[in-house]
Amino acid sequence: MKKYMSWRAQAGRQWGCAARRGGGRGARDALRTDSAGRVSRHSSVSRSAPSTPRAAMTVKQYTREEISKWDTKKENVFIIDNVVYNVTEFLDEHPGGHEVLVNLAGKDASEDFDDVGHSLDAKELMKKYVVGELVEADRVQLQKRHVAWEDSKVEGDTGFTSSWKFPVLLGIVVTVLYSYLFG
Ligand code: HEM
Repeated sequence: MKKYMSWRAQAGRQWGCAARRGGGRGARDALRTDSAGRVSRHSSVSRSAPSTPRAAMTVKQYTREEISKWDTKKENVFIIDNVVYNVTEFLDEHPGGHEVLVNLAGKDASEDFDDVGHSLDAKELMKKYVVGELVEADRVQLQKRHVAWEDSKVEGDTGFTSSWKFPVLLGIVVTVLYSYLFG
């Protein structure tokens, strides 16, 4: 089903520092996904100084196969939108319950996660549990719906009704009609 997505991809959605669980530089780092679902970490310090080359750290990459073979009895790892999460320490705190997460261990939980309609707070919280991303070959394209909409919009822009000629012509017709009727 849907990818809201947005989330994030084209809007330059940012992820908090999570690969280094529990802190590190916290809010000063962000994991970012681009439209292809690639994740990179950028420092907010370099963001404020655009002339300085960004120090993008490499995020650990996993294959879908690795995730599916993970020892889920020890650790609860799953994928949401090409990003890999380890929620082992979150199981008992999850407001939606422990079981729903356990059942998704080793799987791609993107649709299940979206279907619940998690809040922005939940999406903020999940950054804490990021441990990596999928290798490029295993990623899915995010925001398909959005891209399709943009494509059709571009096509529409080349049409007569969306060009400047349409309102101008309409104005002329209305003016002529008005002066013919009331002039
Ligand atoms: C790192 C991943 C996740 C985080 C941080 C997270 C966090 C949360 C939070 C904070 C809530 C409370 C409601 C809200 O704020 O939206 C919630 C509710 C819930 N979550 Fe998750 N969640 C995660 C993954 C998942 C996944 C993969 C599923 C799979 C279906 C799921 C199912 C649910 C359900 C069923 C609820 C209860 C919704 C309700 O009572 O209306 N969650 N989650």
